[in-house]
Amino acid sequence: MATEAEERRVEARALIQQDAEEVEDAVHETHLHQLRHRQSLLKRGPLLNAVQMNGLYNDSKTFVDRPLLREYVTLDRLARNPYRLALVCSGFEQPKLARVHIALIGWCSPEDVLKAFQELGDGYSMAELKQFVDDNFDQAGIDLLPHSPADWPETLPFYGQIRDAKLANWASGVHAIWNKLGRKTDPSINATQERHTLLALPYPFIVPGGRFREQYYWDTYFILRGLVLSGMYQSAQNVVRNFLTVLQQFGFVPNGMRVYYHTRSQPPLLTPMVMLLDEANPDTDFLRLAAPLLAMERDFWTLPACSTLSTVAACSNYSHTVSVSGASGQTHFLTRYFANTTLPRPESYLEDVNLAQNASDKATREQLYRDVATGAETGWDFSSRWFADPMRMETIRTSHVVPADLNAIMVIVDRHLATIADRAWAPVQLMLIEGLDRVNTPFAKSLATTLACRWLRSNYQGWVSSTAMFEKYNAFHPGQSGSGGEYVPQAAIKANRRRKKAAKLEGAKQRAKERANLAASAALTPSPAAASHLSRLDASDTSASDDAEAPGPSTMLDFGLLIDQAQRSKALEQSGKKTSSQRGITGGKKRPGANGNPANQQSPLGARVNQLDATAPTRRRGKVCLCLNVLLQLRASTALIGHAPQERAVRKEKKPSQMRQLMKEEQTARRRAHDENVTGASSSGSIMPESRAQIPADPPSSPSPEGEGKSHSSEPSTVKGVDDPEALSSLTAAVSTSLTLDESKSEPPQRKLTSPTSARTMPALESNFFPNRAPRLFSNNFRECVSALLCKRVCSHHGRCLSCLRIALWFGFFSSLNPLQTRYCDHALDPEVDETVKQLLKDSMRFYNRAVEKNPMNAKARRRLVLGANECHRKLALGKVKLLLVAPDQQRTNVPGLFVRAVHACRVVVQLSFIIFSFRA
Ligand SMILES: OC[C@H]1O[C@H](O[C@H]2O[C@H](CO)[C@@H](O)[C@H](O)[C@H]2O)[C@H](O)[C@@H](O)[C@@H]1O
Repeated sequence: MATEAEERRVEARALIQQDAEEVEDAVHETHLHQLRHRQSLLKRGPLLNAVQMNGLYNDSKTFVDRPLLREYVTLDRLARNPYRLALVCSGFEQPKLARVHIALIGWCSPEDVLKAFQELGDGYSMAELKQFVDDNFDQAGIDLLPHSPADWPETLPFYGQIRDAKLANWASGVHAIWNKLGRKTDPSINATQERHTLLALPYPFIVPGGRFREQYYWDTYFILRGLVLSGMYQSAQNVVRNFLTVLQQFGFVPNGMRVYYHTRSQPPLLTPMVMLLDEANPDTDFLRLAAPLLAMERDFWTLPACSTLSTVAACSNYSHTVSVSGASGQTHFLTRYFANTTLPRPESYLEDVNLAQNASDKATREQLYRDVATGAETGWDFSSRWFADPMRMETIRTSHVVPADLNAIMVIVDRHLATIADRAWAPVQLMLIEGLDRVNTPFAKSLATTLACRWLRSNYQGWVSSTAMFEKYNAFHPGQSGSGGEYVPQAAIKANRRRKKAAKLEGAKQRAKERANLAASAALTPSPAAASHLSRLDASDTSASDDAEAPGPSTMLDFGLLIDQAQRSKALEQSGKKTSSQRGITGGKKRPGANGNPANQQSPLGARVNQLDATAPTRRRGKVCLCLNVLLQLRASTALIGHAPQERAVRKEKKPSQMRQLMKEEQTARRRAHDENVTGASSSGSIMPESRAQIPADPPSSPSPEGEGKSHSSEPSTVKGVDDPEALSSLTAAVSTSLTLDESKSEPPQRKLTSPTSARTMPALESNFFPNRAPRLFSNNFRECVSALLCKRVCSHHGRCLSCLRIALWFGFFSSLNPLQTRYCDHALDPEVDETVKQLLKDSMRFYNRAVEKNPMNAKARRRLVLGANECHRKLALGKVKLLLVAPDQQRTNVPGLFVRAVHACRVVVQLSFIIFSFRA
């Protein structure tokens, strides 16, 4: 058998000179041949039929999980029952058996066993049948070994956050279950695969448990989410690698990792798994490895019958794709579940045969078997959603249903694949974008815009860096040429040298100008940021590369200038007079016993301490993060959550974080502005004040698309936010005002907000690409907004919105992976993102302060900003958070690792929920 398989492999290798598709088919056939052979025991053969139909086991799955016994032929055993052994191992000749008497270890092939069973005849009793099975099959599950994942942490990353002791115990108990569900295949089965229905997998995995002894497809998606939450990234990658391996072998991921599951798959969640993994623990190499395989899986689900296994006769009629005529006569291709079998499921043989007993004819029976197996492919086996009559399973019609959830998964898969495809090629991009744009749903249109912007952005960056257009672009590194494939891509359609030289000269001039300005300001107020900017400019000049305008390398966050500003504002604040608006959310002081509640005592630092709560800490622990939930309504109370009793400590003065300083600076500026307005003083300062005249009290509500170039404040914006119209409106107002004031300084806002390299503005891509769709200033559709803003250069928010930030972070994710100094920061961002965060923070603070002035009660009941690890975590858990900022300069608590765990816990939630997060000093 092994030789035969080997021969086939050799044949397959010999075909290598031929067309790649043929080779692939040959390889598939080799594997499928092996599978068919192994399935011979599972087909409706007499043995399977006899064991299952006699109900030898309570659970039909038990028999098909038992591997063929490795027969140790010893003198002892032979003496006990020489006849049966000779019969069972009929492949052995007598002389061999004689040698066996000494120490032969041999085994019988599946054919031997089947032959031996046939020789039993019909007259066996139940006891004899059972004996036959026990003599020839080992125990179910014997081919799996227990495995304790090496990356299992003793303590759950978010354990410290669980304050209730009973719940903490529960969490620990559940966390320990990973070790109970860990498995690996016994390595010995690699050499004896034909004796097992279990697939030998290269990596350890997690099983659902109980009768489900093997790795399952869609279960693994949910398992993966748990592994990520537990910080077990290696285990998470292992389970996905197993699927990639079987996908490579068979062209699809089977329902479960057993031979008898090879007639079907399960909800295609492998691409989301890879993306989940990538979000939690980015690994570009892994992503590259996975991308072509994921595309292969997509083909399995979307291409017409047999395109992935075209030479395998068994796959005729095997198609997950159906065409559906739309109301307007268009044809749509949709995906359905469809199992490649017309036989009862081996692992539920008795059940299926019983179900089909009243089928009128063979065709009806076979259709029923297919629909039952198809039901198993859905993972919802067996929901009445697949039944024509919800009360009768025999009316199951799974393959006649086009499930919305499956098609939604396919859209997600396509979207992810568009993101991770290694190479981006113009013809495919064009077809994809135009095709999506023709689909009449906001989502498809938005996706088309997203992809168009992303493509053009990459083209433009390539042009800027090389004055060239490429045949293919690297999807991981926008602006770089794509590589790989059968031939070397056409290098570049170069523009003439003179043009390039001119661009280079122009770039050098601009840098010289900038250098002069910076040097002048650095002489007045020296700062690390200015110094680093200067050195970057110098480096650009001496660079041998000819990318006069290429985007600069990603840099670490640099807040030198910001700190200087904050310190100057602080000094000003100390000399200035105090007003009621000083009571902001940061460091805002209250009278002791405010609201008539003696419990609300003030600490010397001004923070409120609940004296009636014995568990409340007297020392305020690290202010871990600042959440801006500017787009969401926050109706929940803002009361601080108590801390664990063991962490009760004496409050000591804490140095405010830089993030707090920034917020304070914003408050100070606002107070100053307010004071100046009141006293009629001039409003010149580092941060421009708001004036009532410039902020519309009630933001405009009628949505209207707007062209570029209009004054923001005069535009009737579509500010009804999806989640919180009021919040979005007000934020919009705040941003608009800020831009207006910036412009009043006769400096274009883009210039102020972007890094030197990104100061170049791109033509209005979106309006050029979709001429009938003018860019909108503030869309009321979040997705549309995100899409439009993918072109940061044409973002009418000038990069100062959550969408821009999300996109910038997304790009930053791939390009900036240098860890910061602290243990919990795992990515660094470029100055542009940093600037966006800073502006967003300021605008949100201003908005919040304004809301406090208008109606303090309301503003505090519906806060847009929350502070502190616990508070952030709580809001995260409630799904209220849109953006999480983590300050990397927090004071450590006296509980080792607590802070890191707190950050990790928040981070896990944001990553799983696709919430933006960033580190901000
Ligand atoms: O947890 C594993 C899976 O368990 C159920 O389905 C599995 O068992 C069925 C009966 O033995 C079998 O027909 C099916 O193919 C198996 O996947 C559950 O319904 C699945 O959702 C789950 O993945």
